[in-house]
Amino acid sequence: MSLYHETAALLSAPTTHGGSLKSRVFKKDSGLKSPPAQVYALALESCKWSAVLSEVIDNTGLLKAERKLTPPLALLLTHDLLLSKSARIALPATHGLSQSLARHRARLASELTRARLRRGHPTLTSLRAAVDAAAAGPPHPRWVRVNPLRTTLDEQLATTFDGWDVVPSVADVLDPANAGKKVLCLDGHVPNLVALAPGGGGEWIVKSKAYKEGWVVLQDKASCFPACLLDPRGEGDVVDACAAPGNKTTHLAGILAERGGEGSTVFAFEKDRRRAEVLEEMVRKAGAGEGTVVVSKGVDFLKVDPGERRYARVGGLLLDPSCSGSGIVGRDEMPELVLPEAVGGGTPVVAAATGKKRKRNPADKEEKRPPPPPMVLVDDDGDTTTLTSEAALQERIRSLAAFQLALLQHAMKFPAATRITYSTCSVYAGENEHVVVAALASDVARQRGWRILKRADQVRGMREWEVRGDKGACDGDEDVAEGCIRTYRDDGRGVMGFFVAGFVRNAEGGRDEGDGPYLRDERGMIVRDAEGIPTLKSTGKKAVEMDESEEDASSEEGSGDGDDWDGFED
Ligand SMILES: C[S@@+](CC[C@H](N)C(=O)[O-])C[C@H]1O[C@@H](n2cnc3c(N)ncnc32)[C@H](O)[C@@H]1O
Repeated sequence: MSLYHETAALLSAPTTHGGSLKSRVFKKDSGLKSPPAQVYALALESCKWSAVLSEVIDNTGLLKAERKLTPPLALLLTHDLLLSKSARIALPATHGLSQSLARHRARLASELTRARLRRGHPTLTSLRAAVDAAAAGPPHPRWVRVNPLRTTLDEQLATTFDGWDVVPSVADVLDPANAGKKVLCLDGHVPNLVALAPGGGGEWIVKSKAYKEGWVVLQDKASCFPACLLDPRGEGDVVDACAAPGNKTTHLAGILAERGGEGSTVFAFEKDRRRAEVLEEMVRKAGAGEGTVVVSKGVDFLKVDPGERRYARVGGLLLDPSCSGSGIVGRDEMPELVLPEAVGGGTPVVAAATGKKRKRNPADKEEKRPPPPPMVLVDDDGDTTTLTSEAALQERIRSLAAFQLALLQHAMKFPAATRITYSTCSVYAGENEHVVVAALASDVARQRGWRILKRADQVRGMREWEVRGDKGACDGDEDVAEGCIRTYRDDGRGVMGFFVAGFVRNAEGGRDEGDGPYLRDERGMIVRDAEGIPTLKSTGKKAVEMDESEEDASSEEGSGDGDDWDGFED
């Protein structure tokens, strides 16, 4: 079968089976004879152009004249003839398909010109840009986290981003006038985070030395929230329970390094051995030196004994478990496809990439039905689950939520823990607020005094993020809903769909009494003099001047039942 027949078959397959276009093409048993990369590029580009090309094909009457062509085949061949770099069909000129199109070349080209002018584009380049922009969806900045284990924000602004325009907000970064330009803004919620304009600069960073050397990490803003909310201050050890590929592990290690938490260890668990190798590589690249991050490869966090001696200093746990991945940007299943009309007339209709020939006929009841819900769930581990009904989707969410709740309850058992964050990149309340509410009501939470980390007690950036949890999904509890942080993709804030909530116990609000004897600035960093000597909270003087009795008193602050993580001060 030719490249065109194989690609046409792919676009004609039902959308409810097989996952995204990428997974359909690149899966091991795809059965493709043509190079998968070529099939993928042809399918994707043809889908992007399908609305324009269907109009062109219909107006030339190509399908009426060439009865052997099907609508998907006509679309793919016309794409290559008019829009590919070589402006030719990748078949010998004597091939039947080539000849079918060659007979109509002049007419197709002039119909493309008409379609372009109808859309108000003076050149094909301008139409291309519009088609690409429409396919990409609302613009999304490239988020770049500067890695304090390797460098500083100031250093990166002076080197990697030297000469870039610094604009005040994400809205400015996303301004179409800035697309492709070297424009950035410093984030106001997450320290060391920078948003780059999509296109040019955002693409360039992927190939930059800064990225290759681990000076910067490419991480969506929302995905930075859990480590920020956990807000480790170097008083004890930290667990990342579901760590691969390691964005949050390295973020935690970076925060600790900045705050003088050299004595703290990040215990990173990853159940999947293959993913754990990626985690190890990321940790190495980020410069989280040996001893700072301890990776437990192929270890199920649920099987880790919280009572084990080496976890006695664990004060905080970050839980970012597997979820439905429904909030991730760019996870759409199949691109939208508009097919030309099959012989028999009518106008093109919009469909998912089913490749089915459908007419816009008022009598056709199917036309009036809403499109089916996406039934292929690609979770954030990259696993695909095909769902055949809404009930199957609900069942999948229930099963993920049961695992997520078990993980949270397990984390609550660590003896010295006073702080936990729970996050997902799911948009479903079933994996988010409902899990939080169930965890708070659990026996372990009640016995050990776990509460929601209230908004007022959150670190400044997280407190100031205005999008909060759904009160209805929190059984009407305002404190819990306000404690939950949500992000939505495509709401203009330039982030993916995400959810995070924090849990604390002991001191009301958790931190004031629990962060050790030293004075800290608003970023949680210990205030030190020029010689690096910390300042005492109790006296406002240098720590070296502290006498024994003061030291004892301050290390007991807020220690309540002895489970707090103070006393582990560096
Ligand atoms: C959402 S991803 C974590 C992403 C990661 N936190 C980051 O920011 O790079 C979830 C990970 O948890 C792992 N996982 C799932 N269940 C686990 C368990 N019981 N114990 C440890 N790891 C688990 C999965 O293999 C997957 O790599």
